Amino acid sequence: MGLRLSIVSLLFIAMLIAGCGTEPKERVVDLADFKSQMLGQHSRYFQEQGDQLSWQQAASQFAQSDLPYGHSESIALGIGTEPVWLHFQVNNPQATAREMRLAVKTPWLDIIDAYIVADNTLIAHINGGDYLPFEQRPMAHENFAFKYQFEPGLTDVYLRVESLGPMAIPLELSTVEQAQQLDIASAYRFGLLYGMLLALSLYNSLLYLITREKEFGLYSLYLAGFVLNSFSYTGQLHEIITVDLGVHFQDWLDCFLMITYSVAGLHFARALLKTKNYAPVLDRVVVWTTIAFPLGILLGALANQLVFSLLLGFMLNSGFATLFIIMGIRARQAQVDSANLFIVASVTAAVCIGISTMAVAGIVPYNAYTFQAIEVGMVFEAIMLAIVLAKRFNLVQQDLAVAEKFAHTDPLTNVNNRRGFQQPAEALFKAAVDNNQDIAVLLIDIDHFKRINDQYGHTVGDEVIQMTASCLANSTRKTDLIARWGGEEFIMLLNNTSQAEGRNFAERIRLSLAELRCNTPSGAVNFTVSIGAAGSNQRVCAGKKLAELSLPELIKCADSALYEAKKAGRNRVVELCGDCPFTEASTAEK
Ligand SMILES: Nc1nc2c(ncn2[C@@H]2O[C@H](COP(=O)(O)OP(=O)(O)OP(=O)(O)O)[C@@H](O)[C@H]2O)c(=O)[nH]1
Repeated sequence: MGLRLSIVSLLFIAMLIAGCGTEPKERVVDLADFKSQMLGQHSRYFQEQGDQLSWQQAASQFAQSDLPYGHSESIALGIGTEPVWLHFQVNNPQATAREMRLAVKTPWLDIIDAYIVADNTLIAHINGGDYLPFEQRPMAHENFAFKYQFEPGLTDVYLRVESLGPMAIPLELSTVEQAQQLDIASAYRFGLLYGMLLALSLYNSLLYLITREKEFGLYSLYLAGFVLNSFSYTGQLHEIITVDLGVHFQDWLDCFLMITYSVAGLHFARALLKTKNYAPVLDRVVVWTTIAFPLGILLGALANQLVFSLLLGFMLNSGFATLFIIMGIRARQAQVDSANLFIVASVTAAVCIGISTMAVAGIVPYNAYTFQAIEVGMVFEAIMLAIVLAKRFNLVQQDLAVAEKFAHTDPLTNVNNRRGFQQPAEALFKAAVDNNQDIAVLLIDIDHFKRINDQYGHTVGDEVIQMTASCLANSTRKTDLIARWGGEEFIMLLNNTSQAEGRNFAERIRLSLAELRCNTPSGAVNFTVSIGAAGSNQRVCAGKKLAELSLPELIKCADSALYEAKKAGRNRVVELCGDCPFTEASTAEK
């Protein structure tokens, strides 16, 4: 299983690398036969130094110097960078204007200015970015996007992007129809990935409410935190929470949501793998990581140092992925169940998170695959961890079933113990009263058992107890109940049986037990039992109607009868008679 999953992970990573594009032959974007294109490799760029430039100053800088083109689908320069200017050209070879949509496919960029220029004349200036309230943006879209009619011939587009967050600028130019199709496809993809994560989160929160097992609660928080973080940084959350809470509110929201899921995830892993039991130092490192980083980020927030806090956030996220793997390896060494599955899940997720983080930071090429790697990785991990949780739950259930069995069964004889007897006996007694039937109780005690122990040893004593239990169990009907009442004492509850029938039955088992021989090195050992019998005749017992009597009272009567049997010399059945004088039913001598 582990190997197969590793192969799938490797294939997925290979797919991501294959997704990184090659250089285009033509840098000018040609609208002939055009549907949609990412413009990273069609755009030149530079970072603004000093005062803010006008579009003309930027245009002359592009004209004068040999500035580089982007080397992947998106220009990505990391966090805390200066404002960036981009320039690309669009050629419309047709005789009529064509309407296109330009979109920047990340929502967190603060201020974006697009200048459309033809023949060195500014035709349009479109302004947007997440500093603008949603309704003031150029078009109702989660990202900066606008439609524009490109006239025949060459058009220059200049873009100025300013952001404190990660400077990744995935520009996409599409025909309006293609843009709609891309939006629909993206909505389906989004719905599928996040639907799965949300469903798992919801399901596990319900499991937590029912079972109160904290693993389920933390797992649910972990998934919900991830979904909220993604909703925030892909822009969905920004549509719900508008930006009028302040210019950098979205950036800070991204930053805090980013660490929420790391913190919940680490505590989930601690609880799931029970790290504290075998790796206390690692456990403390994890706990302190989840305290120190959020505190640092909070201090950054108080001092309004977004770049500092974002850096801490990125560090915690990469540290979180690494800690997950280390915890998995330690769990494997400590032979924790499902540690292998946990490692496969966390390694795959870590690789995917790393790819997305590096794509945004500009370290690996930014494209649709590298940008969305984190989501695919998370869904994969979420499914794997759900399997681990289900397996864990199953094991707990099995343990509970075993514990339940031992709580009710005597391990020496395999018959009920007192606890196992109590509840079904009460039910049987109540049924007898309700159905107007007689019921009888026998208490059976091995005679001079101490002597057997003393003379032959406890092992022989145990064997005698076991022989007695199997003989009693073999003599009863399915509807009767038998239990080990104490050391060498047994109880039987005989369903639909009068005291007289019970007494006869007791006599039969007394004789059968007396026939048994327990083989020991010093010869065969035989033993006898005394039995106290109590029950109802015609639904009347000890002068009372059965309905007015309780089971403990009936057992007490049998116990008194047993006492009488012992007093009268043992190896006999004594039955309850009248209001509680006792009648000896039989003795060995008879
Ligand atoms: N081998 C063995 N001995 C047990 C077990 N449970 C209780 N005993 C012993 O059973 C003995 C019971 O002794 P007593 O209560 O004096 O009863 P007795 O010797 O059978 O005498 P009477 O009941 O009066 O005939 C004690 O010595 C206990 O230690 C057990 O599971 N295995």
